[in-house]
Amino acid sequence: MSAADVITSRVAADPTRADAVLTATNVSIEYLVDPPVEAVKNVSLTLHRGEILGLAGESGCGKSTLAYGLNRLLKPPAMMSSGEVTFHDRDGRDIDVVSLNGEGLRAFRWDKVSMVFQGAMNSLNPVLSIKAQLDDVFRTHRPKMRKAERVARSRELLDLVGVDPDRLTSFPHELSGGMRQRMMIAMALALDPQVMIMDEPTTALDVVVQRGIIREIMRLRERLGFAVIFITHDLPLLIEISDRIAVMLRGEIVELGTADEIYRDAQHDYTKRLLESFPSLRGDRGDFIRTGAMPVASALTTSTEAV
Ligand SMILES: Nc1ncnc2c1ncn2[C@@H]1O[C@H](COP(=O)(O)OP(=O)(O)OP(=O)(O)O)[C@@H](O)[C@H]1O
Repeated sequence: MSAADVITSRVAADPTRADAVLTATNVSIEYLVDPPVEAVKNVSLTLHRGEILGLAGESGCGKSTLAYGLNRLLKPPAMMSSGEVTFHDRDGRDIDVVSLNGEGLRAFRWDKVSMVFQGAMNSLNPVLSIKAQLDDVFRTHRPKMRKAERVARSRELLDLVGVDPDRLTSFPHELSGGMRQRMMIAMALALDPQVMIMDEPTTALDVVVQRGIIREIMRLRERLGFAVIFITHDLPLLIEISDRIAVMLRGEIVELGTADEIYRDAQHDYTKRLLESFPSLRGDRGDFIRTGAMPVASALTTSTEAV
């Protein structure tokens, strides 16, 4: 990616210029256990088209619960006790996510907003080939697609995520952890979603593989224009890749700003403490992933097939 591309992408993702794709207003989520846990408290945020919004905060602060709530994936005992979530479709329609059910909800998930979660690579079906699993997504959501189109699109998706399309006929156990996670990203991309929620998508992988995959996600975002909510406790990574970062503490968003604001001028004490807890936070953000300036170890992963 050239420096010009980086500048263009930052302008495109500038929240003051871009339209909203997902808006959450006063969302509260509880776990109805004894005593009840208020996991998300009165959270409001707007995700803009094409932007990467990082969600940071220590373990247990409510990041995953919020993400599941935004995509209507909460299961009992979790319950959204109040709030609104609106998806602003690219065709101009607003979808009230909270009131979706049945067919409407099924069509919304994966199609409009898809999710890649921690350890997702282990949720591939072990007895089906990658081809069969991708085919399943298309047959369910795009019933009019012909077989040849489904295969062509599946090959294209593998290529997009940096995996040799000939791997389509592989079974999950024949693939490395990194490749399986790339397959999950391919599946999440299959229906051309406008938002991808990524909950610790690379945490289970080693650092070099993580870097390769994150860079791939950044490239895909540039190319396909989806917005990302990227959840991780890895604040240095978020500073590098995000347009804006929301910091969560005990279920609340306590600070929200551009990555530069968070890095250079954090306001909330908790954000400052979080920054201080990463001694590795040095130098200009974005050197590595945004500009493609790669340390030698990471460069190795792009010279061969994805690991
Ligand atoms: N099934 C459950 N029943 C009761 N409480 C739960 C349940 N799942 C999560 N919680 C509680 O909700 C709060 C938020 O949890 P959540 O998993 O959303 O946090 P998180 O920030 O994503 O943490 P992590 O980074 O460890 O995944 C925590 O206090 C957690 O203990």
